[in-house]
Amino acid sequence: MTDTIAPPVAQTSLPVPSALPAPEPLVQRRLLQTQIPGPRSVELQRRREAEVSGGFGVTLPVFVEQASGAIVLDVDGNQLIDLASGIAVTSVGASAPEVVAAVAEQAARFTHTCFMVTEYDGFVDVAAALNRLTPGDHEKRTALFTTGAEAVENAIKIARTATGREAVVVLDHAYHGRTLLTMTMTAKHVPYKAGFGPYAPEVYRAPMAYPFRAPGGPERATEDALARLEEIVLTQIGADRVAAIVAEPIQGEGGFIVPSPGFLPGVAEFARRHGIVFIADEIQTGFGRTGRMFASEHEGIVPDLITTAKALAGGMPLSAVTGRAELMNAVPPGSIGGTYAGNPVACAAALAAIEIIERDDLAGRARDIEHQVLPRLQALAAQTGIIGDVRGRGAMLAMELVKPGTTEPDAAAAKAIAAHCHAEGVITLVCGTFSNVIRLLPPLVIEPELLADALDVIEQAVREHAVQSAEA
Ligand SMILES: Cc1ncc(COP(=O)(O)O)c(CNCCCC(=O)O)c1O
Repeated sequence: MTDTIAPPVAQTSLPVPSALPAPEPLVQRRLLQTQIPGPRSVELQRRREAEVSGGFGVTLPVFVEQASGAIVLDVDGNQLIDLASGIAVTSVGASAPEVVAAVAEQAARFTHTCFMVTEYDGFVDVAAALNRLTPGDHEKRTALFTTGAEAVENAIKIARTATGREAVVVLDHAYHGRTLLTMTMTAKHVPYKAGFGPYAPEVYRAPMAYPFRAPGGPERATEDALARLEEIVLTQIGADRVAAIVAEPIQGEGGFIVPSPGFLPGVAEFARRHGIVFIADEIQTGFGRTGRMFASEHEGIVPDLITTAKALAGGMPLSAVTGRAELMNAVPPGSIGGTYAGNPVACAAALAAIEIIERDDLAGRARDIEHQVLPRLQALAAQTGIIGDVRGRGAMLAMELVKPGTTEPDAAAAKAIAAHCHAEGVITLVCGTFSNVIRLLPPLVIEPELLADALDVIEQAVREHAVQSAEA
Protein backbone atom coordinates (compact mmCIF):
# COMPACT_ATOMS: atom_id res chain seq x y z
CA MET A 1 0.00 0.00 0.00
CA THR A 2 1.50 3.32 -0.93
CA ASP A 3 1.84 5.64 2.00
CA THR A 4 -0.40 8.60 1.66
CA ILE A 5 1.64 11.73 1.71
CA ALA A 6 0.10 14.51 3.71
CA PRO A 7 -0.53 17.66 1.68
CA PRO A 8 2.23 20.23 2.11
CA VAL A 9 1.70 22.24 5.22
CA ALA A 10 1.30 25.92 4.46
CA GLN A 11 4.58 27.64 5.16
CA THR A 12 2.79 30.05 7.42
CA SER A 13 -0.67 30.86 8.63
CA LEU A 14 0.36 34.50 8.70
CA PRO A 15 -1.02 36.58 5.84
CA VAL A 16 1.78 37.35 3.37
CA PRO A 17 2.13 41.11 3.75
CA SER A 18 1.20 42.93 0.58
CA ALA A 19 3.80 45.30 -0.82
CA LEU A 20 2.92 48.32 1.28
CA PRO A 21 3.24 51.58 -0.64
CA ALA A 22 6.43 53.36 0.37
CA PRO A 23 5.70 56.59 2.27
CA GLU A 24 6.46 59.81 0.44
CA PRO A 25 9.92 61.19 1.32
CA LEU A 26 9.67 63.89 3.96
CA VAL A 27 9.94 67.55 3.05
CA GLN A 28 13.36 68.61 4.35
CA ARG A 29 12.08 71.23 6.76
CA ARG A 30 11.93 71.52 10.57
CA LEU A 31 8.30 71.59 11.71
CA LEU A 32 7.06 71.60 15.31
CA GLN A 33 3.45 70.61 15.98
CA THR A 34 3.77 69.94 19.73
CA GLN A 35 6.22 70.28 22.54
CA ILE A 36 9.17 67.88 22.18
CA PRO A 37 8.58 65.14 23.21
CA GLY A 38 4.93 65.25 22.19
CA PRO A 39 2.02 63.53 23.96
CA ARG A 40 2.16 60.33 21.90
CA SER A 41 5.88 59.93 22.54
CA VAL A 42 5.30 60.51 26.26
CA GLU A 43 2.65 57.80 26.24
CA LEU A 44 4.90 55.39 24.35
CA GLN A 45 7.77 56.18 26.71
CA ARG A 46 5.69 54.84 29.59
CA ARG A 47 5.21 51.58 27.72
CA ARG A 48 8.94 51.50 26.92
CA GLU A 49 9.74 51.79 30.61
CA ALA A 50 7.36 48.94 31.38
CA GLU A 51 8.86 46.61 28.77
CA VAL A 52 12.51 47.51 28.08
CA SER A 53 15.60 47.18 30.28
CA GLY A 54 16.54 50.41 31.98
CA GLY A 55 20.09 49.75 30.79
CA PHE A 56 19.29 51.45 27.49
CA GLY A 57 19.78 55.21 27.74
CA VAL A 58 18.16 57.62 25.30
CA THR A 59 19.26 61.02 24.05
CA LEU A 60 15.86 62.34 22.99
CA PRO A 61 12.78 60.34 24.14
CA VAL A 62 10.72 60.74 20.99
CA PHE A 63 9.35 57.82 19.00
CA VAL A 64 9.98 57.85 15.28
CA GLU A 65 7.28 57.46 12.65
CA GLN A 66 9.48 57.95 9.59
CA ALA A 67 12.85 59.38 8.59
CA SER A 68 14.26 60.48 5.27
CA GLY A 69 17.29 62.53 4.35
CA ALA A 70 18.11 64.69 7.37
CA ILE A 71 14.59 64.83 8.80
CA VAL A 72 13.08 62.59 11.46
CA LEU A 73 9.27 62.60 11.76
CA ASP A 74 8.07 61.66 15.24
CA VAL A 75 4.74 60.09 16.21
CA ASP A 76 3.34 63.50 17.11
CA GLY A 77 3.91 64.92 13.65
CA ASN A 78 7.04 66.88 14.54
CA GLN A 79 9.77 67.08 11.90
CA LEU A 80 13.16 67.21 13.60
CA ILE A 81 16.50 68.09 12.01
CA ASP A 82 18.86 65.16 12.44
CA LEU A 83 22.39 66.21 13.43
CA ALA A 84 23.15 62.73 14.78
CA SER A 85 22.62 60.41 11.77
CA GLY A 86 21.92 57.66 14.29
CA ILE A 87 25.49 58.17 15.51
CA ALA A 88 27.22 58.61 12.15
CA VAL A 89 25.28 55.86 10.35
CA THR A 90 22.84 57.46 7.91
CA SER A 91 25.43 59.51 6.04
CA VAL A 92 23.55 58.87 2.79
CA GLY A 93 20.35 60.05 4.47
CA ALA A 94 17.72 58.06 6.34
CA SER A 95 15.96 55.52 4.12
CA ALA A 96 17.89 56.55 1.03
CA PRO A 97 15.70 55.26 -1.84
CA GLU A 98 18.51 53.28 -3.45
CA VAL A 99 19.28 51.59 -0.13
CA VAL A 100 15.61 50.82 0.50
CA ALA A 101 15.21 49.31 -2.97
CA ALA A 102 18.35 47.20 -2.61
CA VAL A 103 17.19 45.93 0.79
CA ALA A 104 13.72 45.06 -0.50
CA GLU A 105 15.06 43.27 -3.57
CA GLN A 106 17.59 41.24 -1.59
CA ALA A 107 15.16 40.42 1.22
CA ALA A 108 12.69 39.09 -1.31
CA ARG A 109 15.37 36.76 -2.71
CA PHE A 110 16.90 35.59 0.56
CA THR A 111 17.30 37.26 3.92
CA HIS A 112 19.93 34.93 5.40
CA THR A 113 21.85 31.76 4.69
CA CYS A 114 24.96 32.36 6.83
CA PHE A 115 28.11 32.95 4.82
CA MET A 116 29.82 30.13 6.69
CA VAL A 117 27.19 27.68 5.40
CA THR A 118 26.70 28.77 1.79
CA GLU A 119 28.08 31.80 0.02
CA TYR A 120 26.68 34.74 -1.92
CA ASP A 121 28.33 37.34 -4.13
CA GLY A 122 27.03 40.34 -2.18
CA PHE A 123 29.54 39.54 0.56
CA VAL A 124 32.37 39.30 -1.98
CA ASP A 125 31.24 42.49 -3.73
CA VAL A 126 31.38 44.45 -0.45
CA ALA A 127 34.78 42.98 0.35
CA ALA A 128 36.04 44.00 -3.10
CA ALA A 129 34.72 47.53 -2.64
CA LEU A 130 36.42 47.88 0.75
CA ASN A 131 39.68 46.46 -0.62
CA ARG A 132 39.51 49.05 -3.39
CA LEU A 133 38.44 52.05 -1.33
CA THR A 134 40.57 51.77 1.83
CA PRO A 135 43.99 53.45 1.95
CA GLY A 136 46.96 51.61 0.46
CA ASP A 137 47.58 49.91 -2.86
CA HIS A 138 48.85 46.67 -1.30
CA GLU A 139 46.98 43.37 -1.68
CA LYS A 140 44.11 43.29 0.81
CA ARG A 141 41.44 41.02 2.17
CA THR A 142 38.23 41.86 4.02
CA ALA A 143 36.16 40.08 6.65
CA LEU A 144 32.57 41.20 7.30
CA PHE A 145 30.75 41.13 10.60
CA THR A 146 27.70 42.85 12.07
CA THR A 147 28.65 45.41 14.72
CA GLY A 148 31.60 47.73 15.10
CA ALA A 149 32.73 46.06 18.29
CA GLU A 150 32.81 42.71 16.50
CA ALA A 151 35.05 44.19 13.82
CA VAL A 152 37.43 45.55 16.47
CA GLU A 153 37.40 42.23 18.34
CA ASN A 154 38.28 40.37 15.14
CA ALA A 155 40.95 42.87 14.14
CA ILE A 156 42.66 42.09 17.45
CA LYS A 157 42.29 38.33 16.85
CA ILE A 158 43.90 38.77 13.44
CA ALA A 159 46.73 40.93 14.78
CA ARG A 160 47.42 38.50 17.62
CA THR A 161 47.50 35.50 15.29
CA ALA A 162 49.64 37.26 12.69
CA THR A 163 52.23 38.46 15.23
CA GLY A 164 52.08 35.71 17.85
CA ARG A 165 51.86 38.53 20.41
CA GLU A 166 49.11 39.35 22.92
CA ALA A 167 49.36 42.95 24.16
CA VAL A 168 47.10 45.67 22.74
CA VAL A 169 47.81 49.39 23.11
CA VAL A 170 44.97 51.91 23.02
CA LEU A 171 44.71 55.63 23.73
CA ASP A 172 43.21 57.91 26.35
CA HIS A 173 39.66 58.98 25.40
CA ALA A 174 39.31 55.98 23.05
CA TYR A 175 36.02 54.29 22.28
CA HIS A 176 35.98 50.88 20.62
CA GLY A 177 32.77 49.17 21.73
CA ARG A 178 30.85 47.53 24.54
CA THR A 179 31.96 43.88 24.37
CA LEU A 180 34.39 42.69 27.04
CA LEU A 181 37.55 43.34 25.05
CA THR A 182 36.34 46.52 23.33
CA MET A 183 34.88 47.82 26.59
CA THR A 184 38.30 47.28 28.13
CA MET A 185 39.85 49.19 25.22
CA THR A 186 37.36 52.02 25.73
CA ALA A 187 38.57 54.72 28.10
CA LYS A 188 35.51 56.25 29.76
CA HIS A 189 34.45 54.44 32.93
CA VAL A 190 30.87 55.65 33.25
CA PRO A 191 28.62 54.58 31.58
CA TYR A 192 30.59 52.03 29.55
CA LYS A 193 32.64 50.04 32.12
CA ALA A 194 31.37 50.63 35.66
CA GLY A 195 30.39 47.37 37.31
CA PHE A 196 31.25 45.22 34.30
CA GLY A 197 34.71 43.99 35.37
CA PRO A 198 36.93 42.07 35.48
CA TYR A 199 38.14 43.47 32.19
CA ALA A 200 40.08 41.75 29.43
CA PRO A 201 43.81 41.25 30.07
CA GLU A 202 46.76 42.64 28.09
CA VAL A 203 45.22 46.00 27.19
CA TYR A 204 47.47 49.03 27.86
CA ARG A 205 46.71 52.73 27.52
CA ALA A 206 48.88 55.57 26.23
CA PRO A 207 48.18 59.32 26.05
CA MET A 208 46.28 60.88 23.17
CA ALA A 209 47.74 63.98 21.52
CA TYR A 210 44.76 66.12 22.53
CA PRO A 211 45.70 69.65 21.47
CA PHE A 212 43.16 71.50 23.63
CA ARG A 213 44.16 69.62 26.78
CA ALA A 214 47.82 68.80 26.12
CA PRO A 215 49.77 69.36 29.37
CA GLY A 216 52.60 71.07 27.50
CA GLY A 217 50.29 73.04 25.22
CA PRO A 218 49.12 72.22 21.67
CA GLU A 219 52.52 72.83 20.16
CA ARG A 220 54.04 70.03 22.27
CA ALA A 221 51.08 67.65 22.05
CA THR A 222 52.52 65.40 19.34
CA GLU A 223 56.06 65.23 20.68
CA ASP A 224 55.00 64.57 24.26
CA ALA A 225 52.39 61.95 23.42
CA LEU A 226 54.75 60.05 21.10
CA ALA A 227 57.51 60.13 23.70
CA ARG A 228 55.13 58.75 26.32
CA LEU A 229 53.84 56.04 23.96
CA GLU A 230 57.41 54.91 23.30
CA GLU A 231 58.23 54.92 27.01
CA ILE A 232 55.15 52.87 27.92
CA VAL A 233 55.67 50.30 25.18
CA LEU A 234 59.44 49.92 25.60
CA THR A 235 59.68 50.06 29.40
CA GLN A 236 56.34 48.75 30.69
CA ILE A 237 55.10 46.26 28.10
CA GLY A 238 57.96 45.18 25.84
CA ALA A 239 57.61 46.07 22.15
CA ASP A 240 58.01 42.41 21.18
CA ARG A 241 54.87 41.59 23.18
CA VAL A 242 52.62 44.13 21.45
CA ALA A 243 50.32 42.74 18.76
CA ALA A 244 48.53 45.97 17.87
CA ILE A 245 48.15 49.67 18.49
CA VAL A 246 44.59 50.84 17.85
CA ALA A 247 43.66 54.47 17.14
CA GLU A 248 40.62 56.35 15.91
CA PRO A 249 41.88 58.93 13.36
CA ILE A 250 39.42 61.31 15.03
CA GLN A 251 38.22 60.09 18.42
CA GLY A 252 34.44 59.88 18.42
CA GLU A 253 32.70 59.12 21.72
CA GLY A 254 35.78 60.43 23.54
CA GLY A 255 35.05 63.95 22.31
CA PHE A 256 35.67 64.41 18.57
CA ILE A 257 39.36 64.86 19.28
CA VAL A 258 41.46 65.56 16.22
CA PRO A 259 44.99 64.44 17.07
CA SER A 260 47.66 67.11 16.79
CA PRO A 261 49.47 67.04 13.42
CA GLY A 262 52.05 64.32 13.08
CA PHE A 263 50.79 62.22 15.98
CA LEU A 264 49.06 59.49 13.98
CA PRO A 265 51.88 59.20 11.43
CA GLY A 266 54.28 58.96 14.39
CA VAL A 267 52.22 56.17 15.97
CA ALA A 268 52.04 54.30 12.66
CA GLU A 269 55.80 54.63 12.15
CA PHE A 270 56.52 53.51 15.71
CA ALA A 271 54.30 50.46 15.16
CA ARG A 272 56.01 49.64 11.87
CA ARG A 273 59.45 49.94 13.46
CA HIS A 274 58.54 47.36 16.11
CA GLY A 275 56.54 44.90 13.99
CA ILE A 276 53.30 46.02 15.66
CA VAL A 277 50.04 45.96 13.64
CA PHE A 278 48.63 49.51 13.31
CA ILE A 279 44.84 49.37 13.36
CA ALA A 280 42.82 52.44 12.38
CA ASP A 281 39.35 52.29 13.89
CA GLU A 282 37.35 54.20 11.24
CA ILE A 283 33.96 52.98 12.39
CA GLN A 284 32.81 56.55 13.06
CA THR A 285 35.16 58.46 10.70
CA GLY A 286 34.82 56.32 7.59
CA PHE A 287 33.03 56.74 4.26
CA GLY A 288 33.42 60.45 3.65
CA ARG A 289 32.38 61.62 7.12
CA THR A 290 35.53 63.74 7.66
CA GLY A 291 35.87 65.08 4.10
CA ARG A 292 38.00 62.21 2.77
CA MET A 293 36.80 58.69 2.07
CA PHE A 294 38.75 57.63 5.18
CA ALA A 295 40.12 59.93 7.87
CA SER A 296 43.50 58.16 7.73
CA GLU A 297 44.01 59.94 4.41
CA HIS A 298 44.23 63.40 6.00
CA GLU A 299 47.77 62.62 7.18
CA GLY A 300 48.65 60.03 4.54
CA ILE A 301 48.40 57.07 6.90
CA VAL A 302 48.10 53.55 5.47
CA PRO A 303 46.85 51.32 8.30
CA ASP A 304 47.76 47.64 8.38
CA LEU A 305 44.14 46.90 9.34
CA ILE A 306 41.13 49.21 9.27
CA THR A 307 37.79 48.62 10.97
CA THR A 308 34.62 50.07 9.49
CA ALA A 309 30.87 49.96 10.21
CA LYS A 310 28.13 52.59 10.71
CA ALA A 311 27.88 54.48 7.38
CA LEU A 312 29.14 51.40 5.51
CA ALA A 313 25.60 50.08 4.98
CA GLY A 314 23.39 53.16 5.07
CA GLY A 315 21.53 52.12 8.21
CA MET A 316 21.74 48.33 8.05
CA PRO A 317 24.04 46.56 10.54
CA LEU A 318 27.32 45.67 8.87
CA SER A 319 30.97 45.99 9.89
CA ALA A 320 34.30 45.00 8.43
CA VAL A 321 37.97 44.46 8.94
CA THR A 322 40.04 45.27 5.85
CA GLY A 323 43.79 44.91 5.70
CA ARG A 324 47.02 43.51 4.38
CA ALA A 325 46.35 40.12 2.82
CA GLU A 326 49.19 38.47 4.71
CA LEU A 327 47.63 39.54 8.00
CA MET A 328 44.04 38.78 7.06
CA ASN A 329 45.00 35.32 5.85
CA ALA A 330 47.04 34.51 8.96
CA VAL A 331 43.89 33.32 10.74
CA PRO A 332 42.96 29.73 9.83
CA PRO A 333 39.66 28.80 8.16
CA GLY A 334 36.76 28.77 10.64
CA SER A 335 38.63 30.87 13.19
CA ILE A 336 36.64 34.03 12.54
CA GLY A 337 32.98 34.47 11.60
CA GLY A 338 29.52 34.76 13.08
CA THR A 339 25.99 33.69 12.28
CA TYR A 340 24.96 37.06 10.82
CA ALA A 341 28.46 38.11 9.69
CA GLY A 342 27.99 39.88 6.35
CA ASN A 343 24.22 39.38 6.24
CA PRO A 344 23.10 39.49 2.57
CA VAL A 345 20.49 42.21 3.10
CA ALA A 346 23.08 44.39 4.86
CA CYS A 347 25.54 43.69 2.02
CA ALA A 348 22.97 44.82 -0.54
CA ALA A 349 22.43 47.99 1.48
CA ALA A 350 26.18 48.56 1.65
CA LEU A 351 26.63 48.27 -2.10
CA ALA A 352 23.89 50.84 -2.60
CA ALA A 353 25.30 53.15 0.07
CA ILE A 354 28.83 52.95 -1.32
CA GLU A 355 27.50 53.71 -4.78
CA ILE A 356 25.75 56.84 -3.46
CA ILE A 357 28.83 57.95 -1.52
CA GLU A 358 31.03 57.69 -4.61
CA ARG A 359 28.48 58.88 -7.22
CA ASP A 360 27.48 61.98 -5.25
CA ASP A 361 30.96 62.71 -3.84
CA LEU A 362 29.67 62.79 -0.29
CA ALA A 363 33.20 63.35 0.98
CA GLY A 364 33.07 66.63 -0.94
CA ARG A 365 29.68 67.37 0.62
CA ALA A 366 31.27 66.80 4.02
CA ARG A 367 33.91 69.42 3.19
CA ASP A 368 31.12 71.82 2.19
CA ILE A 369 29.44 71.18 5.54
CA GLU A 370 32.69 71.92 7.33
CA HIS A 371 33.04 75.22 5.46
CA GLN A 372 29.46 76.14 6.36
CA VAL A 373 29.59 75.14 10.03
CA LEU A 374 33.08 75.77 11.43
CA PRO A 375 33.14 79.55 10.84
CA ARG A 376 29.79 79.93 12.61
CA LEU A 377 30.91 77.84 15.61
CA GLN A 378 34.22 79.71 15.78
CA ALA A 379 32.39 83.05 15.76
CA LEU A 380 30.06 81.74 18.46
CA ALA A 381 33.06 80.73 20.57
CA ALA A 382 34.59 84.20 20.23
CA GLN A 383 31.31 85.89 21.15
CA THR A 384 30.25 83.79 24.13
CA GLY A 385 33.34 82.62 26.01
CA ILE A 386 31.81 79.29 27.03
CA ILE A 387 33.18 77.28 24.11
CA GLY A 388 36.75 76.31 24.84
CA ASP A 389 37.46 74.57 21.55
CA VAL A 390 35.83 74.19 18.14
CA ARG A 391 37.21 71.28 16.15
CA GLY A 392 36.62 68.52 13.68
CA ARG A 393 36.85 67.71 10.01
CA GLY A 394 34.22 67.47 7.33
CA ALA A 395 30.84 66.70 8.87
CA MET A 396 32.35 65.43 12.13
CA LEU A 397 32.41 68.70 14.07
CA ALA A 398 32.22 69.65 17.72
CA MET A 399 32.42 72.39 20.34
CA GLU A 400 33.85 71.71 23.79
CA LEU A 401 32.01 73.59 26.56
CA VAL A 402 34.01 75.06 29.44
CA LYS A 403 33.44 77.34 32.40
CA PRO A 404 33.93 80.93 31.11
CA GLY A 405 37.55 81.95 30.89
CA THR A 406 38.84 78.50 31.86
CA THR A 407 39.45 75.09 30.31
CA GLU A 408 37.36 73.46 33.05
CA PRO A 409 34.87 71.10 31.38
CA ASP A 410 31.25 72.25 31.70
CA ALA A 411 29.06 69.17 31.26
CA ALA A 412 26.02 71.01 32.59
CA ALA A 413 26.36 73.59 29.81
CA ALA A 414 26.55 70.88 27.15
CA LYS A 415 23.50 69.18 28.61
CA ALA A 416 21.50 72.40 28.78
CA ILE A 417 22.43 73.48 25.25
CA ALA A 418 21.58 70.04 23.85
CA ALA A 419 18.25 70.10 25.69
CA HIS A 420 17.46 73.50 24.19
CA CYS A 421 18.24 72.14 20.71
CA HIS A 422 16.06 69.10 21.30
CA ALA A 423 13.15 71.26 22.46
CA GLU A 424 13.49 73.28 19.25
CA GLY A 425 13.51 70.18 17.05
CA VAL A 426 17.24 69.74 16.43
CA ILE A 427 18.74 66.37 17.35
CA THR A 428 22.23 66.94 18.73
CA LEU A 429 24.48 64.56 20.69
CA VAL A 430 26.78 65.13 23.64
CA CYS A 431 30.03 63.18 23.98
CA GLY A 432 33.47 63.40 25.53
CA THR A 433 35.29 61.92 28.49
CA PHE A 434 33.98 64.89 30.50
CA SER A 435 30.53 64.86 28.81
CA ASN A 436 31.08 68.47 27.77
CA VAL A 437 31.29 68.18 23.98
CA ILE A 438 28.40 68.87 21.64
CA ARG A 439 28.98 67.09 18.36
CA LEU A 440 27.40 67.57 14.97
CA LEU A 441 27.02 64.52 12.74
CA PRO A 442 24.53 65.54 10.05
CA PRO A 443 23.76 63.21 7.16
CA LEU A 444 26.17 64.19 4.37
CA VAL A 445 23.14 64.84 2.14
CA ILE A 446 21.70 67.54 4.40
CA GLU A 447 20.66 70.64 2.44
CA PRO A 448 22.58 73.84 3.30
CA GLU A 449 19.35 75.67 4.13
CA LEU A 450 18.28 72.99 6.61
CA LEU A 451 21.74 72.95 8.17
CA ALA A 452 21.61 76.75 8.45
CA ASP A 453 18.29 76.48 10.31
CA ALA A 454 19.83 73.98 12.72
CA LEU A 455 22.82 76.28 13.27
CA ASP A 456 20.46 79.16 14.07
CA VAL A 457 18.95 77.01 16.80
CA ILE A 458 22.36 75.97 18.14
CA GLU A 459 23.56 79.57 18.20
CA GLN A 460 20.41 80.66 20.04
CA ALA A 461 20.91 77.86 22.58
CA VAL A 462 24.56 78.72 23.21
CA ARG A 463 23.92 82.45 23.51
CA GLU A 464 21.02 81.97 25.91
CA HIS A 465 23.12 79.67 28.09
CA ALA A 466 26.02 82.10 28.03
CA VAL A 467 23.75 84.88 29.28
CA GLN A 468 22.24 82.65 31.97
CA SER A 469 25.65 81.51 33.20
CA ALA A 470 26.89 85.13 33.25
CA GLU A 471 23.88 86.15 35.34
CA ALA A 472 24.24 83.19 37.69
C1 LIG B 1 35.24 54.36 16.77
C2 LIG B 1 34.22 53.33 17.17
N1 LIG B 1 34.59 52.04 17.28
C3 LIG B 1 33.70 51.08 17.64
C4 LIG B 1 32.37 51.38 17.89
C5 LIG B 1 31.42 50.28 18.26
O1 LIG B 1 30.50 50.04 17.24
P1 LIG B 1 29.12 49.27 17.58
O2 LIG B 1 28.50 49.03 16.23
O3 LIG B 1 28.30 50.20 18.45
O4 LIG B 1 29.51 48.00 18.28
C6 LIG B 1 31.93 52.72 17.77
C7 LIG B 1 30.47 53.05 18.06
N2 LIG B 1 30.22 54.40 18.45
C8 LIG B 1 28.90 54.66 18.93
C9 LIG B 1 28.59 53.90 20.21
C10 LIG B 1 27.24 54.25 20.75
C11 LIG B 1 26.95 53.54 22.08
O5 LIG B 1 27.02 52.29 22.11
O6 LIG B 1 26.70 54.26 23.07
C12 LIG B 1 32.87 53.71 17.40
O7 LIG B 1 32.49 55.02 17.31
